[in-house]
Amino acid sequence: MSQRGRFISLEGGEGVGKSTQAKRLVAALQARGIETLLTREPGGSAGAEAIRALLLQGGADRWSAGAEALLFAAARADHVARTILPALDDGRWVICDRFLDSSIAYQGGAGGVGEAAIRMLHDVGSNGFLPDRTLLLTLDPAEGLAREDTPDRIGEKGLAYHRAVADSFLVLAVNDTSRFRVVDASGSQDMVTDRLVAALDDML
Ligand SMILES: Nc1ncnc2c1ncn2[C@@H]1O[C@H](COP(=O)(O)OP(=O)(O)O)[C@@H](O)[C@H]1O
Ligand SMILES: Cc1cn([C@H]2C[C@H](O)[C@@H](COP(=O)(O)OP(=O)(O)O)O2)c(=O)[nH]c1=O
Repeated sequence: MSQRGRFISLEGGEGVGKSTQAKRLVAALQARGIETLLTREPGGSAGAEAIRALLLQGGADRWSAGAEALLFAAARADHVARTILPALDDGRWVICDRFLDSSIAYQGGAGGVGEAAIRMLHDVGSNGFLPDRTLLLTLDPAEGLAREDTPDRIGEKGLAYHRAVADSFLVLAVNDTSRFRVVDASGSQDMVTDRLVAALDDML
């Protein structure tokens, strides 16, 4: 039987370069002979992609923060059970563009639902399943938002909301240095990829 793969999440605010770097990380791992699956949240399985459309379309106030938190947790439960765990069991690594910490930072912190409630929903939906490593990309929120040409429903929530999100992410990282690595997202794409690979060095 193959060895279980590693589960790595990429986190950070809007436009910090998560999607760009997730693809680059997969290429860097494949170049080292590591079979890697790229996935993202909300989404990554058929059920979760259906929930994604509910979450990201419509007006900024379509859902309350609590309803949003429930929908994200439901999407994540499906994604973990149907996509992430099977890949890890097959020995593949999984790079996930956003995961639980996005719910803690957006709905829990900036949205006011609270971290404990988000973790409780994650316990119910996904048995509290956590990444082996979380790479937090940091960039001034104004710079990140300016990089995005078409913000989605949540991206449109305003700078104060996104500053609160960035603060929540940093608190999470400072409180769990065994799982998190904080990575500067400024500079060229190559520079950021090098920093991310260095932050996985001990696992390679
Ligand atoms: N290091 C970088 N410097 C400048 N622009 C970047 C950098 N990395 C990504 N971008 C651009 O910024 C925008 C947002 O990047 P993206 O990877 O979609 O971020 P996220 O997934 O975090 O929202 C894209 O247009 C992308 O090409
Ligand atoms: C996974 C997740 C995403 N989100 C938000 C963050 C983004 O605004 C949006 C995801 O859209 P996405 O297309 O991933 O945006 P970005 O490219 O900016 O990362 O959903 C939450 O609010 N909570 C969550 O748990």
